[in-house]
Amino acid sequence: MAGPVLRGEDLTVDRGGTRILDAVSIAVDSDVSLLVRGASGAGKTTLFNVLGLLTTPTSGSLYVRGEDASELPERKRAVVRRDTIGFVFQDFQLIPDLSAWDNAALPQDHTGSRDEEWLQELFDALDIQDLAGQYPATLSGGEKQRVAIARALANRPAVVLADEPTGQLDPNTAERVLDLLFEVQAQTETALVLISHDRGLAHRFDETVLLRDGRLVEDTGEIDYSVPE
Ligand SMILES: Nc1ncnc2c1ncn2[C@@H]1O[C@H](COP(=O)(O)OP(=O)(O)OP(=O)(O)O)[C@@H](O)[C@H]1O
Repeated sequence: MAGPVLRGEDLTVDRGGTRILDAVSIAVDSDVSLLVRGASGAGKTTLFNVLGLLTTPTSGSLYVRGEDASELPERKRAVVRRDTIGFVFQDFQLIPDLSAWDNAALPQDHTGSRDEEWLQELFDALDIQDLAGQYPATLSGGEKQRVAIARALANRPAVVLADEPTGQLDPNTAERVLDLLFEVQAQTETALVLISHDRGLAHRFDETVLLRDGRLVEDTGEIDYSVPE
């Protein structure tokens, strides 16, 4: 694919008189894995919401596969979101009364047709094939996040946005979930943008950027400004 899947230009978000995101320009190329790291309060979730078309920036432009999505009405934004972006959240956000399979199929249901073969491939790749019929309450955190990753990839998005996807998992489970996320990302040739405060993840990504006080600054990897958890 020519050009970046997502490109933000001077993305700025003001809330309650405070500048939360300050002229952030960022490009996400197809197939690339990008870590956006930053301390608590740096604006990571705000940037995630803007890149995911969940929040409209106060100013600046967002291009999705070269098309300006900044001014689209909500209905059209929802379609671009559904067809282009897969989401993974720290708290999984699975629907309790749907099975793992039906949770993962939700984005497909929104398009009106299911691709069960693709879902099966994802469940196999994520090693959750035996959990398809189970409900979220019966799954461990790592299992829930793998179902959420399957859901994120259900519509073969151009990019997966993940906000602290391992934040609720113990270190071993977190490592396994990340391994699987990278594996399916490579298999499906999807760009991945992962947002985290965790400096230790940087070596796993093609690119890393650092968000500090709402601004993107050069990530030398050396400055330890992060707030201990
Ligand atoms: N609606 C709002 N009104 C006022 N301030 C806000 C609003 N939303 C976010 N903020 C502030 O903007 C800053 C950035 O918030 P954001 O949630 O993007 O940070 P973050 O880097 O994701 O932090 P964390 O890692 O703690 O989740 C924070 O100081 C937050 O309190």
